[in-house]
Amino acid sequence: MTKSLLIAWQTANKLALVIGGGSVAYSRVRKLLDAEARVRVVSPTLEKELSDLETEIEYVARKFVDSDLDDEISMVLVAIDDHQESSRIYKLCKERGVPVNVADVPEECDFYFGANYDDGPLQVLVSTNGESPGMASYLGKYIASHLPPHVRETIEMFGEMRRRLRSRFPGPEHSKFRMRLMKKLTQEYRESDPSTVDIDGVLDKYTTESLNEQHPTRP
Ligand SMILES: C[C@@]1(CC(=O)O)c2cc3[nH]c(cc4nc(cc5[nH]c(cc(n2)[C@H]1CCC(=O)O)[C@@](C)(CC(=O)O)[C@@H]5CCC(=O)O)C(CC(=O)O)=C4CCC(=O)O)c(CCC(=O)O)c3CC(=O)O
Ligand SMILES: NC(=O)C1=CN([C@@H]2O[C@H](COP(=O)(O)OP(=O)(O)OC[C@H]3O[C@@H](n4cnc5c(N)ncnc54)[C@H](O)[C@@H]3O)[C@@H](O)[C@H]2O)C=CC1
Repeated sequence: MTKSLLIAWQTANKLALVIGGGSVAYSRVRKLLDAEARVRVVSPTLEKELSDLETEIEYVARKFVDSDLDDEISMVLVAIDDHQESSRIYKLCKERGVPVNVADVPEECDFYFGANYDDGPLQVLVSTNGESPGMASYLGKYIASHLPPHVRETIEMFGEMRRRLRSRFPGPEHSKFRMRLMKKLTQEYRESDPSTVDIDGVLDKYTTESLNEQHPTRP
């Protein structure tokens, strides 16, 4: 088992090529659309759930051909029931330096999918790095049911607080101050009910306190 680097890949408006039209392809397409990617599906057949998404994807109704890799493609996801062809596509992607995931061959994946939980800006991914996808699925649900209350609203509240702080103290010269303050405020309010937090009131109080700490007035 080799570890992965877990990073949050920004796929909005980037073109992803999905090869295959079965249930595995469908689960890939759903995740890609959620991440606002442009999705092109190449497959002679589409299962029902995927054909229901036809208005949201570009569908090419045939088998994969090598020239499908000619466009500027940010990633290729292979989900077909033909192992030899999967491996051949994998090698083509490697020649062209395109990141690729081959659903049925872990050794031929530049990246793995994981079990995801999403709630607004919060995204959780669980990976067992190919060891037990079934356990990844179970743990994703387990973690989702053990998150703190109103976590989404709390994250959104801090997002708003950061934006307002930034508009009060814009520019890189205030970066250290903003970071110090947000660190303190996150610790202070992360377990509060976000609907009771008056963002501007909090900023008024803490910015005054912090500025006084920085430049203490003489007695
Ligand atoms: C390597 C990887 C490559 C990749 O797909 O990126 C891969 C490979 C393979 N999976 C297989 C089987 C199953 N996959 C699932 C489910 C999921 N598989 C996912 C990811 C991954 N699967 C990557 C590693 C992720 C990791 O380890 O953390 C999830 C997490 C995400 C997703 O697919 O989007 C999604 C759950 C999503 C959710 O529920 O939230 C289930 C359970 C189920 O269907 O309920 C089973 C049956 C139970 C079992 O085997 O555990 C087989 C066939 C093995 C055989 O032939 O016996 C292979 C090929 C092989 O291993 O050779
Ligand atoms: N990573 C994972 O989590 C899992 C991976 N798998 C593997 O993923 C693969 C796909 O699984 P399913 O979606 O259930 O398969 P499926 O058999 O339902 O669908 C295969 C699809 O690929 C299309 N196809 C076949 N050859 C093609 C080609 N040359 N070019 C374009 N499209 C082609 C078919 O028309 C069909 O739409 C299988 O190899 C399976 O072993 C299966 C379960 C879980």
